[in-house]
Amino acid sequence: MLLTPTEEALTSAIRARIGPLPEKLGVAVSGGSDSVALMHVLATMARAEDTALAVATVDHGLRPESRREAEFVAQQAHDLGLSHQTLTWQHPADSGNLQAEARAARYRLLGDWARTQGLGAVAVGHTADDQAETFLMRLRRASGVAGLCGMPTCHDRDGIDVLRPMLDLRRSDLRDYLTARDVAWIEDPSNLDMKFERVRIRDALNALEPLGLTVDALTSVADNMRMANRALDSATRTAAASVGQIRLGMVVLDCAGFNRLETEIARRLLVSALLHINGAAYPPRRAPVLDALNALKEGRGVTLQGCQIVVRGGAIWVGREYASVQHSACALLPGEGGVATMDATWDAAWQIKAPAGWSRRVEICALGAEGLAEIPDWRSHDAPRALLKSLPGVWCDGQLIAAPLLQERSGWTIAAIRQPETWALSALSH
Ligand SMILES: Nc1ncnc2c1ncn2[C@@H]1O[C@H](COP(=O)(O)OP(=O)(O)OP(=O)(O)O)[C@@H](O)[C@H]1O
Repeated sequence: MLLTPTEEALTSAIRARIGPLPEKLGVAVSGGSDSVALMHVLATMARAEDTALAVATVDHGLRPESRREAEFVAQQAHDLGLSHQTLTWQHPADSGNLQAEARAARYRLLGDWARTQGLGAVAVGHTADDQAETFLMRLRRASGVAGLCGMPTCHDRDGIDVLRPMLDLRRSDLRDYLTARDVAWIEDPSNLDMKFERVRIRDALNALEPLGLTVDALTSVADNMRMANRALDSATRTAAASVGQIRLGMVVLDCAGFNRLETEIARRLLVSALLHINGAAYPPRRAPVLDALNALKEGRGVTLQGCQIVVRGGAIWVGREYASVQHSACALLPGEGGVATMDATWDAAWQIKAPAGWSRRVEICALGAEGLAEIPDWRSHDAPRALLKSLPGVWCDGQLIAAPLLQERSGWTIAAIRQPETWALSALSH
């Protein structure tokens, strides 16, 4: 046991994790012992700190008792003088991953609720036991350092802070606390259903405790991992600043510097480049990223998580994947930073700014060496005109527009502005 189950002990463990309560706080209460205990302790703390505390229960509608359970929580919240709302989920037909979908829907509903109520954060009732179980589940999936950190105390989920104030507390302590106060809770039958991984892991954890693989031991490893993860994150940021830059909506990594990085830092840097470009919520798995690193070292391009990564002109270019434009000499990029797939060198770039009414910047980038040779005078101010004529087309807002047509339509005059490394074409309308 980490603490004795007095309210003071629980309060100080919570305060040590999250500090003072925000002005308006939500608490997600399923009716299980952990979140019921959290609601009771937070109610006392909120009174002392003048915090407005609101309670929500998500009715997933997956078990016949779920409505009654939400009413049970509502009654307890009412007795504590707290507002309560039941959020219902219209669940889809079972896709085989209903548990994961229910969890995602729960956070979405809680986020929407928090936003409409103007809450600064939503607290959930995860305990040290949950943390140890999560650690073992990630261990089973051979996770890396980031995965073995377990759940953070605070993280942003769709713009709402999710707080886990009870990660230092044991489930048994919380149950003792509730029992001592004669407060009831609901035993969810699915917490005993061995078809769920978490339940099997919980069972295994009970068997491991006598061998010294205790909740305390596992959560301290997770804490150590969190420290190591922070150090790796910081090293990755330093590496990004020294070998990376954003150019033409793409992430560009200097090959020489990138190849000198430790594999784990290079992996993290590539993952953060991918996430920057594709905006995905989750990183790709380790194995394909490590394969991509090997390919890039050999100068081969790869496609990963909707991004195209190419090695050109001593740099690794990470951009969105677009259908290839069939032209031997040039590559066209939409404003958001796509990479065309033809063979091109990436040491020259042109930009066209769209006139009013065009929602995005159009960019044309990277004439291949052969292409440049085809336009004899490409460094002169006339070259852009010749270039535009030679292009097969320009992408804008997902539409391929033939270059001559583009000129005709807009009546642009093209002015070339020389920059140290790139050429920019400003399309001056009319
Ligand atoms: N249906 C729900 N409605 C509101 N909050 C929920 C719901 N299910 C889970 N939560 C929140 O997420 C936390 C962790 O979820 P988990 O599934 O581990 O909890 P539980 O076993 O249902 O209940 P508890 O953690 O309260 O004992 C809960 O402590 C609670 O704060």
